[in-house]
Amino acid sequence: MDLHVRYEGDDDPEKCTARKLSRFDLAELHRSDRATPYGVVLNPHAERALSPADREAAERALVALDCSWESAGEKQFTIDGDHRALPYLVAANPVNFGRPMELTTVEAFAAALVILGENEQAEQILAKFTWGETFLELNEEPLRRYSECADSSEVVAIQQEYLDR
Ligand SMILES: C[S@@+](CC[C@H](N)C(=O)[O-])C[C@H]1O[C@@H](n2cnc3c(N)ncnc32)[C@H](O)[C@@H]1O
Repeated sequence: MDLHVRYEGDDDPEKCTARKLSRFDLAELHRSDRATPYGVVLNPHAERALSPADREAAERALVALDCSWESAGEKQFTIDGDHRALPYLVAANPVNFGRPMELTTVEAFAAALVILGENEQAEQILAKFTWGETFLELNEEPLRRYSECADSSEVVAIQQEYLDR
């Protein structure tokens, strides 16, 4: 699956996971919305949760917006595409370890890839980060269950179980 990043460039370039993926040719960076291909956009503010039903659309492109969390408000997500939020998962990166929902770009891509059935590619991109494997370990059960859902409403029902715990 082709990974594309609308790259804002307002975060620490040394820690930016999207830049690292691009250095290894694992994702392509785009400096404007117009240059970013149409596809499934990973957007934490989206109304609909990502599910295996989005696979066909994501085959065109899987897109993330790499910017700082301070500037990642709803209005920032102006990219054209099918916007989807990831369901409940926890971060493994050192900045937000253990916190739900605020994932780095590589974690968001990896989660989406597992939900869409592309486990090998998820492992491949996470392998570039020392904490990458931990992300899959921490989220093994929810990711497996989300990937077995038929659609977004099933994903949301499973997410509710984790939120109620
Ligand atoms: C705000 S940026 C921060 C990136 C960070 N600077 C880095 O180096 O990875 C993270 C991006 O990953 C995606 N993302 C993260 N958490 C998400 C979630 N819960 N649902 C959907 N997309 C998410 C979004 O595209 C979001 O803009």
